Amino acid sequence: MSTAVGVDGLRVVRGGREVVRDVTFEVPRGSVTGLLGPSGCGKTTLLRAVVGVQVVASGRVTVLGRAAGSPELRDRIGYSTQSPSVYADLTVAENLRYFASILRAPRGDVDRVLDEVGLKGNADQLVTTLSGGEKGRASLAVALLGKPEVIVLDEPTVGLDPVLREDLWLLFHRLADAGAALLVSSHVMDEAARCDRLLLMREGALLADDTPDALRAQTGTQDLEQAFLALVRR
Ligand SMILES: Nc1ncnc2c1ncn2[C@@H]1O[C@H](COP(=O)(O)OP(=O)(O)OP(=O)(O)O)[C@@H](O)[C@H]1O
Repeated sequence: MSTAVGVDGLRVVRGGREVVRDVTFEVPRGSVTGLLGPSGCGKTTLLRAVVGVQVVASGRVTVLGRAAGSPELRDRIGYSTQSPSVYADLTVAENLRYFASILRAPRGDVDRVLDEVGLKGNADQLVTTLSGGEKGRASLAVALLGKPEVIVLDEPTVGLDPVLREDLWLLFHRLADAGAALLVSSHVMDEAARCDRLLLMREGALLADDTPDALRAQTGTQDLEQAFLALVRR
């Protein structure tokens, strides 16, 4: 499997504090890599560095062979932030048509992504009237426009019911099966088992970078939450 994202010796300082500490990992194409860790451990900061919107103190981040943030990557990488980034005074479809034109995505893409995130029935609804979970999915739909090769999702399943969460994880794996590299953050350990690979983070550093099975075997536990705790105790 070839590498889509390479992070090497990354350090980020925010508010005078080192919040990402010498982090090195790779994200392969065609798979879902989960970034798991407690609130405030640095997940969002790390994702921001991958999409190239974070000032870094040192280290290197490469996406599809180019430095993170290179203009050529703009329509090859999809990023959904933790707080919805869609216009409240436009409908869902208007938002998507607007972003599709910026990304030069094909027209049919709007219907495709609406279907993928399960918002077909809300296409003509103003974003301001959507529920929190629906807003999040509208934001996710924007990130999927134009079939990006690298998809970075910051806590995409927060606030969703179990059925929708299941649907989204199935979608993530379909996108990976079609060749995309997905990097998905979550602080809910029960989502860890759904990932092909896991990056476990704590206090700015990576505790582990492995498959769920390997982590269970390595820590002698069946439960990934227990595996995480075992790694912390070491
Ligand atoms: N603009 C900022 N200025 C100073 N410190 C910041 C800034 N943004 C984030 N931090 C700090 O950096 C650390 C990492 O934050 P980050 O948002 O990356 O964590 P996270 O793991 O994504 O958390 P959560 O799961 O709660 O979203 C936190 O301690 C946070 O307080």
